[in-house]
Amino acid sequence: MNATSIATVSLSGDLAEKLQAIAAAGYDAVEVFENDFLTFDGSPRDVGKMITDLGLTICAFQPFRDFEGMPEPLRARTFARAERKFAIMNELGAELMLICSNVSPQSLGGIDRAAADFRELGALAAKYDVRVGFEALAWGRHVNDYRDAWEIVRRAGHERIGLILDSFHTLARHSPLEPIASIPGDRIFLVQLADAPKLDMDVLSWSRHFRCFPGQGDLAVADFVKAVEQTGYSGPLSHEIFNDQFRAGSARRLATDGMRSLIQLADQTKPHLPPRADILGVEFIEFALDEDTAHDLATLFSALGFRRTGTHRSKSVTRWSQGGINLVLNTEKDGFAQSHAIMHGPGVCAITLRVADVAQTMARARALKIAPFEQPVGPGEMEIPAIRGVGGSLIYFTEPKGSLAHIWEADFNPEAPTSSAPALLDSVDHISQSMDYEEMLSWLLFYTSLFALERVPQLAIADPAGLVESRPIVSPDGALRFVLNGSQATRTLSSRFVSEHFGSGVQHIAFAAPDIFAAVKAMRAAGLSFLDIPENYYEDLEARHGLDPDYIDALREHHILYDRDGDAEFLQVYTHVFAQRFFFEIVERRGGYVGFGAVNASVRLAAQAREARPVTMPRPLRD
Ligand SMILES: O=C(O)c1ccc(O)c(O)c1
Ligand SMILES: [Mg+2]
Repeated sequence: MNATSIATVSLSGDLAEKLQAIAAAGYDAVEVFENDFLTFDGSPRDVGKMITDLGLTICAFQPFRDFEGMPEPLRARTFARAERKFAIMNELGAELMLICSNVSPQSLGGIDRAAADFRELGALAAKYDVRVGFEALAWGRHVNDYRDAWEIVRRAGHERIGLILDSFHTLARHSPLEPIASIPGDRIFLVQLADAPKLDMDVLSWSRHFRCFPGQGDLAVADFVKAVEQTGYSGPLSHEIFNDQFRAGSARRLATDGMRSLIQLADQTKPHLPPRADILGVEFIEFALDEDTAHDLATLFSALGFRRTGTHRSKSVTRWSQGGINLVLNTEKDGFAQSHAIMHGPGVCAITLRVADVAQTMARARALKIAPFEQPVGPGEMEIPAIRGVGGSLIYFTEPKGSLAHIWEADFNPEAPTSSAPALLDSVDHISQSMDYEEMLSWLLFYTSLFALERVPQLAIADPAGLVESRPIVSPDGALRFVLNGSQATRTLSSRFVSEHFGSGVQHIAFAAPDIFAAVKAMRAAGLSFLDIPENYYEDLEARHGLDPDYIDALREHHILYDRDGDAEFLQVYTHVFAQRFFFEIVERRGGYVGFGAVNASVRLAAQAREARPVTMPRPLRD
């Protein structure tokens, strides 16, 4: 097992805060970024001591820029600068300097010139008992491919001079991975890891702003690590992440994400953990709220076609069902649900997922440093294993075998349904959660490292008050989909959800209807009304898709939004927002439609924004 490390540049805070977060997350080592050191008010010895006191080692001091290929007199000055840094490294207790390839317009090319510079630097490094690693930046002026950097290191022929590999520079340039395997492992002094989303932009800006932890982006980092393993390299694997969200986020959370990413990566290259859990379905969704609000929500459930099917044996908790959907209303006066309601207002406090093997899922969660949640259970009640999810909510697990297949019988007195009408809705199609924009990559990693969920490309959706980023993650067979939403604009629906309700959580739940027109009709007959959609939308729909005017009339009449992708069709309708907190969506997928009606999202957000604000008519300006 390689030692684990992270570059201080990856996290927010001052050097002390960064190091504490890194140690708390369980890393073995750090790369000290020179800027974090320069801006810190403490001597090199103090910094070195702070690092060792935290149980960490320094695996690199970096970056040293614009070294190789300089013409005189710059060359002499560059060597003098390097010597100064070697002296500081001695004080710090850093043994490896990272030199990234020269970007200076004054630098000269030529592999032998660069090799000669490094050979001479090797002799100087020996005087200070330090080593130097050379890394090809993807935008280096003369050296921008690891194969050239390796050729320079090889020709330098000095034991103090070695190679540094960085997954980002290698994968961003599509350099082949096979040649890595023929580099001797002991000539590689450090391996840096970063992922990134696929973006069509210049590689420098991409690297400086959009790197992320492996598993959060689209690069083949696991293949890169497999190639490195073939060399016999036994040094640290070190995260080096330049990312605007990371710089703004919580250092503790991000350091934990980093460890989770490394654990998942090790499992990808050499599987040893229980596999990612397949989500078989949603067992139930639990709402925590006070009694008055619960009464209103129960009325809404009834209008949506749900029937009360059980009451908890000992708690103030009821079960509502239809098709394969179970909702739970919890109005207990103490316990987890109550504290959730106090903290966040009425809303979803827990989601229960059916998985094939709960023990294995919990074991994988523990291995990934996902905290289990335990609370006292009443006598004779079932203990349902749980973990902490988004915004302090819970994710419980049930399974189709053993006692966890019988939670309803164990904890609930069944109630005979009052109606035998056929179900209007048959399953949970997706669950949409809003969160701080900075947290989106954290929860993406959380979900996709624990569950067999796949990422769908992120979309930017226009809310009247700004852009909302929306990231779906879906199970391959469509059994469940999550949508993570976050916005940097403070007044979008998504941001206000987070700021006005003290944190992230479920903003909406979409149910699948076998026949959306029949469902909406029955719900309206039961007194429910749906979000108003402007006439302009239906006009455009007609123009865009050439739909039959009668069909458009039916969509308009039922407030249904429409999308088409090839032969696949999607129909969706929204309830009004409940208690200013959450809402429901009803969808019908036809012909294998896989999206979420993204083209309709801004229409929906504008309609919700209109409903959320008192109507004001424009007034003439006065002079
Ligand atoms: O963006 C940079 O300059 C930079 C510096 C040091 C590195 O190791 C790196 O990968 C990039
Ligand atoms: Mg690097």
